[in-house]
Amino acid sequence: MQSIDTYNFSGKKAIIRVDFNVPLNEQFEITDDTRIRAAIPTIKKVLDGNGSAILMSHLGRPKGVDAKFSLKHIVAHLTKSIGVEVKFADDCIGESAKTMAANLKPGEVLLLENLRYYKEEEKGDEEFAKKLAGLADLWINDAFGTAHRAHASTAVIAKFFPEAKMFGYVMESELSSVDKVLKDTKRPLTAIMGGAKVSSKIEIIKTLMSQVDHLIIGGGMTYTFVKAMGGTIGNSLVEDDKLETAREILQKAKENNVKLHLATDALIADAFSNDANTKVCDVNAIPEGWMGLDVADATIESFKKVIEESKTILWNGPVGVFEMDNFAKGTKAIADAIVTATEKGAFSLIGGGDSVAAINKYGLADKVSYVSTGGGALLEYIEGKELPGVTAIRG
Ligand SMILES: Nc1ncnc2c1ncn2[C@@H]1O[C@H](COP(=O)(O)OP(=O)(O)O)[C@@H](O)[C@H]1O
Ligand SMILES: O=C(OP(=O)(O)O)[C@H](O)COP(=O)(O)O
Repeated sequence: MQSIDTYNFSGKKAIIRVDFNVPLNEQFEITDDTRIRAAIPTIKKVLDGNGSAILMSHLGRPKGVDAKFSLKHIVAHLTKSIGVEVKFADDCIGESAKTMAANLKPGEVLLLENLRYYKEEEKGDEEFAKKLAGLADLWINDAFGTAHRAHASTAVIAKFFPEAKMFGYVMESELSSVDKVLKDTKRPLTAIMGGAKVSSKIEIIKTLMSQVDHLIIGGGMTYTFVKAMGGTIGNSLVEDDKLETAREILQKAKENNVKLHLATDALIADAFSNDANTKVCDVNAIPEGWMGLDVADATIESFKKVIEESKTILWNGPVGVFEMDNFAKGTKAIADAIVTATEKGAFSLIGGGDSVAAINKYGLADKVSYVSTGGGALLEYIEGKELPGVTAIRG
């Protein structure tokens, strides 16, 4: 296995898979740049070694080419963060990318357009991976947040660099930090799962059931469970094809003696907007035309109690649409409760693009034990699953 510390980058072009899937506001400004800051040491290592860096990432989950998800939105910020002007190729493969990559000189940085503009990326298409590989002399995987995806740029590309592939510093430090944490888990262990990525994360919860003592379900994840139990959820976020998985999790909780804590009340809104009309209602009885966008006071109190009595806490996914001030109370309360538990001696691990954005928004990042750039990736690693992005390098 090659190491970024000892590799000779001089005159070489490194294609680096980073996770620049950062949260943007409606003006396309970056609201949390943790993932960009994390990647800087790897990029600088290549540049300082007289190499050049070709950066590739996804942003969001576009269906084909969509300017909303263009990585051009991050170029100015990235230029400032690295201290070197970042060139931008408006395609990740094709003639423009090829020419720009070929002309790249030592010390220069090129950012490629969103990999997910091509469906081949998520399919792990070999031809697509080969085209990306053709731009460079070596491959560095530094996208911990995306290491659980077996995509063209995160895993398949490895086969084109049998002798020239390595982890970047984000991957190295995330893996070793989490390994350390896992060695000695103090109980009770509580996982808090919220957010909006119901379909991918509900499968993760299923596996977590054999590891945790308490499982708190909040955020957009709530309503698939509520509906599975026969409640009425109005227009709340739901994944109807995961109702059976939710029922299986409820059953597993009973079998494994996991205490499952679901929201009991919700702050509901008549539109997905900070200006919407709002009211509090029972989580099982949300009227048609209304949607749950935050947890309400009774739920906050019960979640707080569980968190503050935990010895290890794992949090992924905000419990409300915290980006809108009127639906941020629950997420702020969870963050505060985690800080209180940490001050009492608990070990707290927070991961995921938006969860980290939330903890930073409240200025609490240095009051928790560990902040990870990965959400789903972190959870899958903790569960003991092989991450394709790790296997691609380590074999
Ligand atoms: N009740 C809800 N309805 C819709 N979206 C929600 C709800 N609660 C939280 N969210 C959204 O979930 C998103 C984060 O989800 P996710 O990507 O799974 O988390 P992370 O990035 O931390 O891994 C946030 O943008 C937040 O607005
Ligand atoms: O933001 C990410 O994951 P996260 O929401 O689990 O933190 C990664 O960039 C992976 O994105 P994906 O879940 O669309 O593959």
